[in-house]
Amino acid sequence: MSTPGDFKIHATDGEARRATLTTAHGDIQTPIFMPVGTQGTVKSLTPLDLEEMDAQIILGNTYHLYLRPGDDLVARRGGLHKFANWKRPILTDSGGFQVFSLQEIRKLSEEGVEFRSYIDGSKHFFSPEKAIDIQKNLGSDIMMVLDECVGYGADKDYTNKSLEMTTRWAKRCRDHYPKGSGGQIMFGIVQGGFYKDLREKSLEQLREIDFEGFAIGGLSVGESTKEMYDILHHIAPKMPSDKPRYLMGVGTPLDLLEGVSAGVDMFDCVLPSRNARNGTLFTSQGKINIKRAEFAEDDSPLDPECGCYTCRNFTKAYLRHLYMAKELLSYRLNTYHNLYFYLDLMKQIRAAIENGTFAELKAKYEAAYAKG
Ligand SMILES: COC(=O)c1ccc(CCNc2nc3cc4nc(N)[nH]c(=O)c4cc3[nH]2)cc1
Ligand SMILES: [Zn+2]
Repeated sequence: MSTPGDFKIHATDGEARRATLTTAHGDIQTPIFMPVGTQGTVKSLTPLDLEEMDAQIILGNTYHLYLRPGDDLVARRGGLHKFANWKRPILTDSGGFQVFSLQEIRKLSEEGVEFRSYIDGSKHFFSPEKAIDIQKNLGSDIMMVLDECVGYGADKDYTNKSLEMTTRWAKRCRDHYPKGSGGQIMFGIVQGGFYKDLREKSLEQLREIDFEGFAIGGLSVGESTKEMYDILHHIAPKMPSDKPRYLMGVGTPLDLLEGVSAGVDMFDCVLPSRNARNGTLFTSQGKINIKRAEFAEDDSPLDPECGCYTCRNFTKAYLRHLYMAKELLSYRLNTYHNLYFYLDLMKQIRAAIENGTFAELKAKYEAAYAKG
């Protein structure tokens, strides 16, 4: 009988790992990409769409669901799985990043963070314990600790003080929901900004706490790709090798390949779903923007190598028309394709690690996406 948090590595190819993570709502095959469902829905898609494209886990946001409809309301409806009719695993982010990135007005103290609702301006307060209570109410399979994600360019002294508070908060989160006290597992979040010694310090402090997994936070905050990869390759291989490593908020197709090559197992990003809504579509030949006039009478599929519903049934000309007409179906068909593309890329990555051809796969996509 496997237990939530069990993490079994089946194969490696360099630092890349092919593993299985057990959760209370089923096993997850890693490396994995998690479609973002901020308000309990992956915008414009149904759970059936997501199951069809083999999405194994989706991400929800504590901050948004607490403010609306309320984590207590969701709990009374049986939890987020029942409420949204999503039977597979859910990971919830703790709200730390959302408060810091979405709010101007907020007050940060040792106790937690005070902020105002983006919906009605009412005042709210998240302590580490409160952030965990909300995720308990939502019933997510993987809970994230409340942390401070320092902004790009934060100085070393502030970054150091912040990571030490984030460690104290992480301890409070774990003490508030001890390991094994329920089916939900908890990940710590490594901070430390763009200072390699502070990244190591954050990791050393967090590995003392018994988390089922560890995330890399504080990246994808406006830094250059080079700066992100530099920190990524420095810290990921140092993270506990017997536990899942989750890179938060990342990224492009090339970022996913780079992250896997550094030993990362889990990713989430709004990029594929948000870009779909503005017409930027990912294909095996690189990125295209469907609104370009060149596609107006192009009867070819979006991506000849893609097996998704959109590519099998519609032409670029029709997809461009839907986009220009601001038709709702544009959101749905574009999002379906972009997420299918991301999930299929992860499927190819898992297979490549199993048969030792990961480097070749990475080179193929680097060539196709070289023009950025
Ligand atoms: C079209 O694409 C877009 O609009 C778009 C927007 C934002 C991101 C970046 C998202 N980056 C990011 N998400 C993050 C979420 C995080 N959560 C916690 N708890 N702690 C962190 O330290 C943290 C860092 C992140 N960095 C990427 C893409
Ligand atoms: Zn497609």
